[in-house]
Amino acid sequence: MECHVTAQAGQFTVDIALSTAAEPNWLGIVGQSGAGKSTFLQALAGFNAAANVTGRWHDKDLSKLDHAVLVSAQTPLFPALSVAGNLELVARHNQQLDNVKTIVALCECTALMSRQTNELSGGELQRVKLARALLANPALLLLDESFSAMDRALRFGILHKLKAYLSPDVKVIMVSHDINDIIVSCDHLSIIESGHCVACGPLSEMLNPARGQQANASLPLISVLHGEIAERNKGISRISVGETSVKVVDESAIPVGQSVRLLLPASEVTLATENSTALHTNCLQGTVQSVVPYSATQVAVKIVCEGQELAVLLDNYDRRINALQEGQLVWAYFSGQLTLA
Ligand SMILES: Nc1ncnc2c1ncn2[C@@H]1O[C@H](COP(=O)(O)OP(=O)(O)OP(=O)(O)O)[C@@H](O)[C@H]1O
Repeated sequence: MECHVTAQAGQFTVDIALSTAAEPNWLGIVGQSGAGKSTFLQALAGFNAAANVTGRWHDKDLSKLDHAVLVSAQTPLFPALSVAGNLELVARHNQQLDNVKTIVALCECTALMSRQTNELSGGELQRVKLARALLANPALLLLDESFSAMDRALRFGILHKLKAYLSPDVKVIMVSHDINDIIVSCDHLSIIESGHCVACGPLSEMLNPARGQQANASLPLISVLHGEIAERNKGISRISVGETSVKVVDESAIPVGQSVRLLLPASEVTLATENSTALHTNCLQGTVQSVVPYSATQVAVKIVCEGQELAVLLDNYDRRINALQEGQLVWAYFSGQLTLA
């Protein structure tokens, strides 16, 4: 994928060049407030006539894309129409009437159809806007903080269904201040600073502790473990990860037996060099793969557990750091209050 956008928002200039070796399906964008993320999406959506957009994504010429659909606070619904009226208008225009029921259910809008748009809560409004965008049959779906007003269970539930629903031909760019949204959905990640892209690549590489020295304040170090929901009981799920399993608080509606991703912030994992009966709920045995400086005060230890990479942050003064060697057996402890998606 290659993409270059230049645009002006008042005195602010955006000059964002993104390039990835592999073709992303879902590209996440993070950056501090005022970095130019919305200006970038608005240019891609064709909202800024003076912007210049060039590039390609798979077989799509981004400069000629007439089916880029933006979901943001700046894309209002028709206030004179009900939710149903708004959705049917777009569905009819795009020959999508047959898909209304499915998309309304996907976006959890079934109970909202008869409501007036000025009666909706922030999260309800976001769900209706997402439904409207899907009914516009987008080739490029641009999500600008489109889930920010929804609670975690709802947003991860909808994201999960959305990923299953969209055909691989539909490309998605998601801007979010919540890194969890991006980690559960995106395969690539870009960091925007002061109107420029400062880093872009596969999510796994961007979250790798080896790139910690260039880490951006908006990008914490988080590992993603892949597993499967083995059982759920009273809001606690047992997730099998390779030969072992961990227990987590589970607010999701993801069915038992399905593959899931478990997000582990490195700062919440404790490392032990001996097996102990710690108070933490979960323990994974692994081997040290690398120990790299992460920040002025922290070192990142990358370990491999059940064939998967897991990062742990240790403070510089931790005396265990000098004793850690590649291949050494270690135990990673963490609580069950983790994000599941
Ligand atoms: N219509 C406008 N007129 C003047 N300046 C603007 C306009 N729109 C945006 N800006 C400025 O351009 C800069 C980038 O804004 P933008 O909305 O793209 O940032 P952002 O990264 O999306 O921020 P946030 O995370 O807060 O939504 C900001 O300094 C903003 O004040």
